[in-house]
Amino acid sequence: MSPETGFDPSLFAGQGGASRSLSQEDIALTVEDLKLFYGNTQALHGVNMSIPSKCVTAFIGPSGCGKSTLLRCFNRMNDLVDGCRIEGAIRMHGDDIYAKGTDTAELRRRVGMVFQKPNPFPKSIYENIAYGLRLQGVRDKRVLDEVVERSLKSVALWDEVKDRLQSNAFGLSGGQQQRLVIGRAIAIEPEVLLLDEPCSALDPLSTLKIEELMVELKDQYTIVIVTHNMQQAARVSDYTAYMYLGELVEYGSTSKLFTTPTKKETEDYITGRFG
Ligand SMILES: Nc1ncnc2c1ncn2[C@@H]1O[C@H](COP(=O)(O)OP(=O)(O)OP(=O)(O)O)[C@@H](O)[C@H]1O
Repeated sequence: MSPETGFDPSLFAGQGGASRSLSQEDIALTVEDLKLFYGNTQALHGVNMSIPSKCVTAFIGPSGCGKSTLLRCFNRMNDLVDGCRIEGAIRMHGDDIYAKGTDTAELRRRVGMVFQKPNPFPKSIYENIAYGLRLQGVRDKRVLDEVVERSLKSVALWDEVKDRLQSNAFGLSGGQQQRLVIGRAIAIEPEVLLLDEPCSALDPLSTLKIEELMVELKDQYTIVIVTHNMQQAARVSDYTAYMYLGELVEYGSTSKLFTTPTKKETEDYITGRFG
């Protein structure tokens, strides 16, 4: 056990340990002095951070601290909120995604998102996965079949549904629906996957499956997850960001943040003394 926080360092054995450093990572997204306003209310106060490629990065912090707001900035979902305004920049491979002329549909293809509550379309399991490709104009049944099978295998759902691909997705359990929705997101081969509390509506077994999935998918995708569950952040993420009142308080390797945090505020939060 870490004397400071009570988190067991062996929990992080598979994540490269405390020595893991952002300076050694390939960076997928860079956040530069990001400020966000909902009308007159400022929700993000000059956030600076780098999101490493092909890692899991977790955002933690008390309710209302801006985790989901920051997550939604990465695919410009906040553009859909009336009165929302942004200052600063987010760069994806050097290009500011908020620059004039950015194709937001293309951005959202490259940066997929999964929400708290599974939201399959009222269509068959097959059509849920094929949906994005059909939108892109793919008609070749062989290609669609291949992508459906590959995506469902990637989310460990193929064996459970291969005999009922034409059944309505609403017939799946909550955990299966969430894996289906993740499969739908990866079918169009995004670079980044944003997960906003993806397990909060799921039972412990389904949660475990999604956590295992994240660890597998990070070989291919950059994953950013918002979670209220600190044990979950500790289990699945390589890097953790602790936020409070719209500020990034501390950010670094998950093992370091959970065993020897630098800031007292972080320690108070992860030891349950606050929040
Ligand atoms: N659409 C919106 N319009 C106005 N204010 C908003 C909107 N969405 C979020 N906020 C405010 O912005 C702040 C940050 O909210 P946000 O949802 O990002 O926090 P969070 O850390 O994700 O919270 P939670 O853990 O409860 O989901 C809060 O004060 C919230 O009330």
